[in-house]
Formats: sequence, C-alpha cells, structure tokens
Amino acid sequence: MKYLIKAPEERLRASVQLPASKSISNRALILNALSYSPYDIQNLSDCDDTEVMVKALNSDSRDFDIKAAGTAMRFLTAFLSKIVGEWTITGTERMKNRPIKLLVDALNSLGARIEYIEKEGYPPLRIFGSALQGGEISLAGGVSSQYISALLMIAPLMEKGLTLHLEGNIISRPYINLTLQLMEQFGVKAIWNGQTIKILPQEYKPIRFTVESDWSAASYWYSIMALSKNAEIELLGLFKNSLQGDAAGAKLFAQLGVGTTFTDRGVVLKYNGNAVKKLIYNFVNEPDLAQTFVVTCVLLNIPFRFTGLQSLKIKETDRIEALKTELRKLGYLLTDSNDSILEWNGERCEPEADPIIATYEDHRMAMAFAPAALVLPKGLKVADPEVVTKSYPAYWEDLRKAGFALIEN
Ligand SMILES: O=C(O)C1=C[C@@H](OP(=O)(O)O)[C@@H](O)[C@H](O)C1
Ligand SMILES: C=C(OP(=O)(O)O)C(=O)O
Repeated sequence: MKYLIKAPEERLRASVQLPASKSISNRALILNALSYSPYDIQNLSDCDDTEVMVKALNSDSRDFDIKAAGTAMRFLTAFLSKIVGEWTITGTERMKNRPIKLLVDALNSLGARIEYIEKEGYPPLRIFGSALQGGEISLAGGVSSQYISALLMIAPLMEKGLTLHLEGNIISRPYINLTLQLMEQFGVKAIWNGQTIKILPQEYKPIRFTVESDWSAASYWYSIMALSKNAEIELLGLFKNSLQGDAAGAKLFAQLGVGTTFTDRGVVLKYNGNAVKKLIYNFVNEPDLAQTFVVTCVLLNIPFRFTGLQSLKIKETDRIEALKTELRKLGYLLTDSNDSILEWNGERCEPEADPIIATYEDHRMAMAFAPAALVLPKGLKVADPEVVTKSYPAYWEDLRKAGFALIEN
C-alpha cells in the first residue's frame, strides 16, 4: 500500500493528542513488574513497541517475539536473565541483524547464561534465567544506550549490585538519565560519577505512574509548522521539564523559525521566520530527531552539517543510507562521512518525475517525510505507511484531522 499525501487546502489548524512516549512506557512496564506493583501504568503508549512488551510481561509463554522493538529486545533480555526458567526471544528479520553481543557478554559475566540460537552476536537468544551475582564490569558506551538501561534496571536486584564502567564516548546519554530518573521514582538510587554508574542492592517500591506525551513524535508537527509557516498547532500532554531528551527538539526548532509556548496542557507552536542560514548540530544525544531535521532543512533550503549520527546505522534501518537515497529522489544530494556525519551544502540533482518514498520498515522515515507534502506541488507518495504503528499509530489519522488528504494507491 502507499499514500499520496496532499497538503491541506485551507489554513492548517490542529490540536493534537500526541501518543505517549514509548521509551517511558517500556521502562515503566519493566519497573512496575520489578516492583510487583498492584497498579496499572496510566496513559501507556498504544504503539507496537509497547504492545509487545505488555504481551511478553503478561504471557504464560516461554517464547517471546518482540517484532521490531529495540527497547523490548534489550530490556527483556536483561529482565528474563534474572527470572528462573528457560526463555527464547526473537524479532523481525531486521531485529536479527541489530547487534546485542555487548549486552549478552555483560549479562553473562554478571552470572547469566544466554546463548545465540542463530547468528553469534544477534537475536534470537535462548536465556537460562537465574539469580544474578552482579559485580563490576566495563561496557562500551558508544554503541547503544539501551544495553546500559537494560543492565541498570535489573542492577538493584543483583546480589552484589552493579558497578558499571562506561568506556569511551557515551551516546544517547539522555536515555540513560531517563532510566535512572524513573528508577528513582520507583525508589532506587544510583550514583553516576564520571564514567561509572554504581547501584547497590535495593528494592523497588510500587508507585502510581502516568506516562507523558512523546517528544520524538512532536518533532513531526514542528516540521509541519516550519514548512507550512502559517499553521496553528497545539500539541497536548508535553511538559517543559520533560524527562525525555528529545524535548531538546523545541530549542533546535527555534533555529528553524518555530517558537514554542508552554501552556498548562502542552505547547503551542508559532512560526516567527527567524531561521538560521545553516544548521550545525551534534545529534549524539537525540538520534531519533535526526531524520526530522534532515528532511525539514533540505525542504527549507537550509544547508546543514549533522554529526553524532553513529547509532543511525543500527536502528530500524541504516538511516543514513535511507535518507540519502530517498532525498535524491526529491532532488537533494547529501554526503556522509565517518559513518556518523551527514551534510547538505545546497547541492541538487534532477528530481524523479514521480517519486515514491520508501520507508524501509522504519516509522521515522514515513513520519519525517510526510510533511514534505506541504511544499511539493503534486504532493508526496510514501510506501508502506503502516510502519508508523511502531511508535505513533494515529499519525495518519492526526494528519487527516489537520486537513491533509491521504489517498490510497
Ligand atoms: O532507551 C530508549 O528508549 C531509546 C534509546 C535510543 O537508542 P540507542 O541508545 O540505541 O541510541 C533511541 O534511539 C531509541 O529510540 C529509544
Ligand atoms: C531507534 C528506535 O527504536 P528502537 O531502537 O527502540 O527499536 C526509534 O524509535 O527510532
């Protein structure tokens, strides 16, 4: 299936109930389980990545399929390794190619027993769960913060606790902060000093917990604001003092001329036209915002140099390659270097006559490209639009409510 997306014919006005954060939802579910909480998490995300987590935690089965959810794969691998029994965990073909060796090695050295069912270093896994000794280990900080979050959440339940020395550059750091902040809300303290995080044996306390709206999802509406210029957009359920690192998107979009006003129910966006001539930014802390900014910048004709993109190659797809390939179809030539830098200096090529944007089973490819319909006279065609359910199932419905036409073909 594909959608031809057409811009609203009238001035775009939208008050959007954003989805709940999947990063917070999936942590809260693990912490709720570890605290033996009698309460249900409020405002859980209804996205695929959270659905697979809920299913796994409530299932009687010993075999779990977490589909494409990176957080579920990493968090459940750690969680199951400390629950007595034999478990298997698998996912989509792409998941079977997303590395997990660093986490498996770390868990095995802390007393777990995890084996590879197919390819060494990758899911699917067979996990023989038992009480974990814990202790002191080193782990590279530059591949995926999800390995670190996964270890931290089970750390207080290890016999000796955990002392984790992070080696080298630490990527996606706000996600580690998010894990520690949520653990603290559930009654567990950690000490983070330089490159070392220490967690003593402790018990989690059950609490009543409500998930906030998703700042990564908000970024697509900021892009719509930047490209339509005269829209009226309100995004509900976002907070200024958010636990989410992607709240940084609000400040960064100010550089593309979009202002943010916080109200008691979310944010109101305003276009003020004060955009920079070139955007230079290091996305090491907000990798999930990179696609939104790449697409928005080229369509605003703002050259950019984005660094810190090293984790993009091992996400839902190789996002650096996917962005280059799909933007070439629209007439933009991007260059990459060092597996971590993507740049556009204004260079163009002949656009395809009837381009169809491929989405590579990556929700963020679909969501980041859709706003392009606002500036392309014939609209934009997007293949496999249903991929958005990974994090934002109501995305297309919300665009429709805002006045976009979505024609199936
Ligand atoms: O912990 C999390 O909730 C996430 C961490 C990030 O992954 P990496 O740490 O692999 O960069 C991010 O890209 C992902 O969408 C969600
Ligand atoms: C990278 C992402 O998810 P995950 O790694 O959890 O699959 C994402 O949502 O952009």
